[in-house]
Amino acid sequence: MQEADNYVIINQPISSINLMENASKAFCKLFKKEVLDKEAQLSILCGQGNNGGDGLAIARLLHNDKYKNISVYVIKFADSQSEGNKQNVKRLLKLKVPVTIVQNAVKLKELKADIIIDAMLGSGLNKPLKDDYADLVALVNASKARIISVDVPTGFATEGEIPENYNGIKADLVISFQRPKINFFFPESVEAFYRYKIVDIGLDENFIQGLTSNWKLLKNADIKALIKPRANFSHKGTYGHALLVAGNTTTMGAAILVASACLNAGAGLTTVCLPQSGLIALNTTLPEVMALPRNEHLAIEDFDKFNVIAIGPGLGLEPENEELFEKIINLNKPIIVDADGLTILSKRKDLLDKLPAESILTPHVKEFDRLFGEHKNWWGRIKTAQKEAKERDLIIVLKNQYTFICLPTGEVRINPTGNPAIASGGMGDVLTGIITAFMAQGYSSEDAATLAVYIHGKAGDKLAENKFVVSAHQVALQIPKTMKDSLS
Ligand SMILES: NC(=O)C1=CN([C@@H]2O[C@H](COP(=O)(O)OP(=O)(O)OC[C@H]3O[C@@H](n4cnc5c(N)ncnc54)[C@H](O)[C@@H]3O)[C@@H](O)[C@H]2O)[C@@H](O)CC1
Repeated sequence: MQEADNYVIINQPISSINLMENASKAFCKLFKKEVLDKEAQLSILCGQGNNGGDGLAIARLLHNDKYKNISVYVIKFADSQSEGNKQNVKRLLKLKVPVTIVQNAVKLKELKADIIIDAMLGSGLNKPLKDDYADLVALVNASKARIISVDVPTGFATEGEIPENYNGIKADLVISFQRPKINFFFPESVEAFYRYKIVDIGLDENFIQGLTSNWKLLKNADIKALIKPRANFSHKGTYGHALLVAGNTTTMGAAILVASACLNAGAGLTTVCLPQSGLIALNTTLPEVMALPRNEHLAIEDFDKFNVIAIGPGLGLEPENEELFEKIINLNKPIIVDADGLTILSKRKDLLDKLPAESILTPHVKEFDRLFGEHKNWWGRIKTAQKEAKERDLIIVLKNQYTFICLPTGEVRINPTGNPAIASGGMGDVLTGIITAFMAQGYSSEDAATLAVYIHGKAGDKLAENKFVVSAHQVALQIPKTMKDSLS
């Protein structure tokens, strides 16, 4: 982001101080929608760097916007002060806004405010909070005021490990500039803020897109570019034949969900390899889907006609399933492994080592740690996923509210779609069905995983617009519409 800031300053007719002004204006525009009461007591806490510079500019802009009760506190625990900060101090001092210099935390003990705007430290954080800063942040967190942070909550690192004993600001809202920061996507960020919103500050988007980075935040345009239209004169054979090895006596629903998703995501033909006891359930709920009864006599030739195979949802851990899994691995074609398939891999590292190149693993956090070792935090987990994806030539889809798709190239695609309403059983089965359908249709493993994760979450988002919770089967049925909508 710093690189993008510098680019704009060099290549666009805009100076650093004007970029700060743009950022502050963008903050205020959103702030005014969040805080309608112009009589509210606003305390703006400003550090000595550019984050503090934003805070000072915000104080001036909100004063000009007729917010009546503004108090500014300049946190001066060190001598250094950025240029933008100095200029904004001068501009603010021309107005009748009370400014208090704070040289130790105790001075703010009696801070009374309805809203605290936190502009102490932003993306420039370079060490954990200690001493006065730690004390001050503790005082602010203990106040009853609503806290709104500028760009980043003070003490929250934008990248890298989020410590277990996070001691930074706990904001109600972060109004962040231009792009969400990577650490916003990790579950540990709940310690630092309840929600964030992004505002555009005029950085050059083309340039940001062109920056070499291993992180890519997916957006609808990426998905639109990937979706292949259904071709004229095409037929079921055009869209491939998927095999789903899934289901067991008490988990037949998983087989039905994965099959329904595969069907709805456009596979030409879908077959489920399931126990005999599941045939009636499958035939009655999904008449379009075919069955391959699962027994110990299945041979490699039985799998020849399938373009792609997924294994795992509701499979069960019986030894014969392990043997079948080994046979499928020996076909040496990319496969999709989920749920019990992952559990088998975590016990049978020899099979993990033999997975065909470009296979896709879809673990949730516990499955991931069982496969690759316990992790203390998500930053470490993503680093391991990047390494394993690269070394093993796999696509690792690490599921969470924001799912991370780790590619063999080292790239990590972050999926912004999805929401807590879809956090329920069977949702992973549906995702596996969608990925498999795309693989059957000839998408590469990378593209199939990317498209599927985005479409799955987007379908859930649409359903959550008027539903408190959304079931997995509802998501499966929503996929055709979501795909059509993604093209416009
Ligand atoms: N680059 C730009 O032109 C723009 C920057 N913007 C703002 O600038 C911020 C980044 O500004 P800066 O790089 O000046 O950094 P900050 O204002 O975040 O931090 C200021 C200084 O605090 C010191 N510091 C770091 N960690 C500390 C700790 N734990 N305890 C005590 N002191 C510590 C460092 O020396 C750091 O440079 C962004 O978050 C954003 O708010 C915006 O104004 C948009 C434009």
